[in-house]
Amino acid sequence: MTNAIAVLGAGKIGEALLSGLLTGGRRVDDLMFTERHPERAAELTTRYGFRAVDVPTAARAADVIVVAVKPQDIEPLLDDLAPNLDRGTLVVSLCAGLPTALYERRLPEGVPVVRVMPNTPMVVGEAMSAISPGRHATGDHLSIVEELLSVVGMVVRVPESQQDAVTALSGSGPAYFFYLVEAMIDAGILLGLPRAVAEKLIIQSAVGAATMLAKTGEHPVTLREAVTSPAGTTIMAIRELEKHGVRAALLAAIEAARDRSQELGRQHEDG
Ligand SMILES: NC(=O)C1=CN([C@@H]2O[C@H](COP(=O)(O)OP(=O)(O)OC[C@H]3O[C@@H](n4cnc5c(N)ncnc54)[C@H](OP(=O)(O)O)[C@@H]3O)[C@@H](O)[C@H]2O)C=CC1
Ligand SMILES: O=C(O)[C@@H]1CCC=N1
Repeated sequence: MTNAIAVLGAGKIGEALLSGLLTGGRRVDDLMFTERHPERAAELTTRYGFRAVDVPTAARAADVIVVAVKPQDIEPLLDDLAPNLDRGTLVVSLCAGLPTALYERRLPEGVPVVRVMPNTPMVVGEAMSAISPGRHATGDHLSIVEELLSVVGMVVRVPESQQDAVTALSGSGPAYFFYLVEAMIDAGILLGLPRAVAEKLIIQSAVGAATMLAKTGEHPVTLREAVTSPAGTTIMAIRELEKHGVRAALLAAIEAARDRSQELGRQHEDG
């Protein structure tokens, strides 16, 4: 088991990872982070006991460095990290779009890099994370990352060439489900239900549907057909969804997210 882990940029995803590792049995003394704002650092130290450090300390003390800043903030962070990093330290990037080649160009020769696309259900131990090795990452490095992330959800290995698509599907995916739930609650309001009732009905329906998908092994089409009675209510709703192009909208939306992930990577091609 790796010992010390440092998260550079403890925002939403960084905090979710650190708190999940703590819950999963990691020693608090082995978990550290860097943050831009002292108030945010103090908040995390008070809430969990994690140690706030600077980049040189993180680079010296950690076996695994997890980069969790926004892709737009990567350049100054790599400037700080490069002169301090030991070539044996494993670097794990959670950043959308950023290729392992960017890290390999900017960090000491031979540093192993693993690219990960997680998602926010990490907060409740239900993340979906996809991991890909960079040029110097071995099977052992992938196993280390798998072990780390399996504490906060499921992990799959994918070739790095698929990471932009993964980002569009599961990285952003929770947002699409939240959007759908939000719209369905609005529909309840339109039909005159109290908001609290509409919320309860839709959230439990979402939990039930997700659990059926995860546990029955049935295809989503089979599950949907089981709800759709001849000349019943559901088919009337499905006709409207098709008429309004919801399926085509999802295809276009996810393609746009994939394109944006590729673009974020290209923005750092010369870095
Ligand atoms: N949110 C999500 O659903 C997912 C996000 N990701 C990826 O994870 C990464 C983080 O996303 P998210 O957690 O949402 O973003 P956040 O903005 O919540 O977290 C990033 C944090 O890093 C801080 N920061 C920025 N630069 C530095 C620096 N040089 N040193 C220390 N801290 C710094 C930011 O401070 P400040 O507030 O000042 O900006 C912020 O607190 C992104 O690259 C994103 O693509 C991946 C999968 C899902
Ligand atoms: O919207 C984003 O860019 C990040 C990456 C995946 C989910 N959130």
